Amino acid sequence: MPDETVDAVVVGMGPGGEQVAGQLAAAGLDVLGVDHRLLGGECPYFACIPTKMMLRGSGALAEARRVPGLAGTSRVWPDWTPVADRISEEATSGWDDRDAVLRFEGTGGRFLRGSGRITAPGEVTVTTSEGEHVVRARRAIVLNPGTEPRVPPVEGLAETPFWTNREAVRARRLPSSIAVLGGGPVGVEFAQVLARFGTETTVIESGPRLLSRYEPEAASLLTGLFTDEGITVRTEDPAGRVRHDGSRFTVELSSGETLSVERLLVATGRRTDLTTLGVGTLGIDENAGTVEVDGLMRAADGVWAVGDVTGHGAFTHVSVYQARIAADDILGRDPVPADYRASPAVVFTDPEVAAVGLTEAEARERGVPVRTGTTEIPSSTRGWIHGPGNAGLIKVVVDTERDIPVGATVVAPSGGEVLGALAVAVQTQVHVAQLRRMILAFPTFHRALESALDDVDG
Ligand SMILES: Cc1cc2nc3c(=O)[nH]c(=O)nc-3n(C[C@H](O)[C@H](O)[C@H](O)COP(=O)(O)OP(=O)(O)OC[C@H]3O[C@@H](n4cnc5c(N)ncnc54)[C@H](O)[C@@H]3O)c2cc1C
Ligand SMILES: NC(=O)c1ccc[n+]([C@@H]2O[C@H](COP(=O)([O-])OP(=O)(O)OC[C@H]3O[C@@H](n4cnc5c(N)ncnc54)[C@H](O)[C@@H]3O)[C@@H](O)[C@H]2O)c1
Repeated sequence: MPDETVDAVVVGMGPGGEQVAGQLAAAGLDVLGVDHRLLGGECPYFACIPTKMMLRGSGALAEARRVPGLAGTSRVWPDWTPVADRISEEATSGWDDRDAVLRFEGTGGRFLRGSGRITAPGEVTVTTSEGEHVVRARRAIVLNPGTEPRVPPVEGLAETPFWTNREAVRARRLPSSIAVLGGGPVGVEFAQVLARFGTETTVIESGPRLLSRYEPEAASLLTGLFTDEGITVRTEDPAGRVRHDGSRFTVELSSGETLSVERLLVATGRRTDLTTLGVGTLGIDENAGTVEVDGLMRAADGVWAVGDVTGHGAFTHVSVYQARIAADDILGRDPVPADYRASPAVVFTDPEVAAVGLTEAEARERGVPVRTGTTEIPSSTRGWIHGPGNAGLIKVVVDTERDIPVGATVVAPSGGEVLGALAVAVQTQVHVAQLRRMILAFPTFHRALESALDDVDG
């Protein structure tokens, strides 16, 4: 016998879970939201928000260092305290989700702190500090479990006190030196922050380049800038063994070189654990890395899944987008199936690395007849005016048969904002001829798009 019956149970209250649960509750459904950690998930407490506060701080330092030659003289004494204070006080309220719980309850939902597991079709068992609570869902079970940091099987690593993003965002004091394992978005964002605050930083990437999912031109530009800032970037030289002697880490690289650092940050991707969710009960493969969903986020009869676990891009905006579709479907409100053609991604380094749609390589793999156009930001009027800190590029990937952009990358100051126009163009399939006829404000960064489009013919 269940302990209670509700309309919907949401297991995992990350950005997507919170969205779908809030929407269902606001529509009058009896909704139980379940999370064993903090209501809001990774993004507000351990990921997007705190790291962007860090990058705001490191960006301010970089701008202050650019004053000579532009506006006088400057000398900068970095201090981590305001960043750590903003994260603990403004962003996370001391990693306390009381306000988020109240906000959710304000929509009419109820929150239960515990670990949810599907134990039968339409049934979730929640393990709380007080024991097991069995809930039947009349209408929907929504899964939004997110991901955990993936720790690679490097000899000795598991026995050391390494950091993941979860420890790094809580740091009150920065180390004098750090090795960052992994050169994806997490690794490069943290690396730039730490280096700009004075930490001697080495990025160890097992693959051939940083930001492997982005255009190689973007990755190579960022690598050059990192090197100029004093960050050591080691590619294709993974860690073979890690030790900790009580105060320092020793990282032995495959090349035979050894690093001695005060801290080690593991940023080597994310993992899901479907076995603990009990999805096998529904015939879903528990050993798969993702829960497969259709365009309406349906994973099985009466079960929806949203967010990172679906494998459509580990981004808050994707999770929330999917959650809105799932909520519409559950409420019978004519949902429009998901369309990821113009799903954007922004790495918030300085300059920002922003991308939408397909990279050139992805387009070619799909057999799209492709031409590309590229322009350098410093050669645009705005880039030239901007001066120091103007490194960047715009690359567009055009389907020549349909004469539409199918992808674009912007590396620029505020590159994520510049990307907005290109995301609209990719989504709505604006013809290149029409894009060329646009009046782009002078002198903006996005006006450099004209030169990128001119280059498509070149
Ligand atoms: C360092 C870092 C920086 C990032 N920066 C950005 C950024 O700038 N922009 C961006 O768009 N994305 C960013 N991301 C990605 C972003 O954090 C995720 O895509 C986002 O949190 C959405 O995840 P989600 O909705 O799948 O769930 P999550 O946020 O992962 O939340 C899932 C929740 O489910 C809970 N849970 C799991 N299993 C159970 C269970 N069985 N029972 C109960 N509860 C459970 C967890 O405790 C967690 O609270 C970043 C990620 C990292 C690591
Ligand atoms: N600004 C943003 O939107 C933002 C920021 C951070 C993270 N995220 C999201 O979070 C997800 C996770 O990011 P991530 O950077 O942790 O993962 P990732 O999978 O994107 O990158 C991990 C990197 O680590 C490397 N790697 C793997 N094993 C290694 C090893 N043993 N030694 C050295 N390098 C190794 C991989 O080659 C890869 O380049 C991303 O997919 C992204 O969507 C988004």
